[in-house]
Amino acid sequence: MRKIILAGNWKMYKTQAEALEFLEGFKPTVEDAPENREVVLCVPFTALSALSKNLHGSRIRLGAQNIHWEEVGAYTGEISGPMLTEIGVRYVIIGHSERRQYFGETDETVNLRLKAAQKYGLIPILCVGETKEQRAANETESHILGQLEKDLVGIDQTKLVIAYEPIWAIGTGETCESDEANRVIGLIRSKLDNKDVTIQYGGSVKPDNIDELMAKPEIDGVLVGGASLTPDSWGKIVNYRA
Ligand SMILES: O=C[C@H](O)COP(=O)(O)O
Repeated sequence: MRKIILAGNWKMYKTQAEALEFLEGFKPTVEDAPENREVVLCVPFTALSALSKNLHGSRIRLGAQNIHWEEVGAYTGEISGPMLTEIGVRYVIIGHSERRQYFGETDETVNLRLKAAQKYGLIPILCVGETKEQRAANETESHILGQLEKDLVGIDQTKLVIAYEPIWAIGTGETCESDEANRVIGLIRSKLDNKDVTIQYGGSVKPDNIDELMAKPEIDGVLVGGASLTPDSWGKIVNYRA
């Protein structure tokens, strides 16, 4: 049975105080959402601890935006699995296109980070997706399947979430057509050993396109950037019409 997971990715937005203010506004809204929807907030490292302490009794799950593969060591600027699990983090985004584009993340390091997440009991949300140029050159399928082939070596597919995020749709307001997102996600699923992996769509998801996206049979959830930053829009997204 595939799980519905709606995850917000705050990227490098919100101080700790702003995160707590958001929580106050969002908490009542999330409790109205149907119980079969997992609601996750992937927030900056600095906000994780404060949110965790204020989530008692809430169904909101916490996620981080990266993890290093070593448990400890001289890796300035990195964070380890035990540091995240100790404060109640359950999910971690790995291989986001912004990490791949700006911070030199490769399929090899993505694979190491995925293994570390699973080793420490975190559920990784693996991001894959094509650029505008790759889509124009009809390389969408080969690019995504190439990423998956390398990223998933040795990964337990029963403890995994995948997010299909066409890079050209991220933060641009240009959403991938729901039929096309459904098609690509179906293709991804067809290549997996475990057909029950939750596969999300990400890229300019908003309150006004969430119903259409979630009505598609292959789409099991969304990974949302900008529209997860206010309790109002994120509340509308997690309460989408089934
Ligand atoms: O991780 C989230 C994605 O990058 C989507 O961002 P966006 O919803 O702002 O387009």
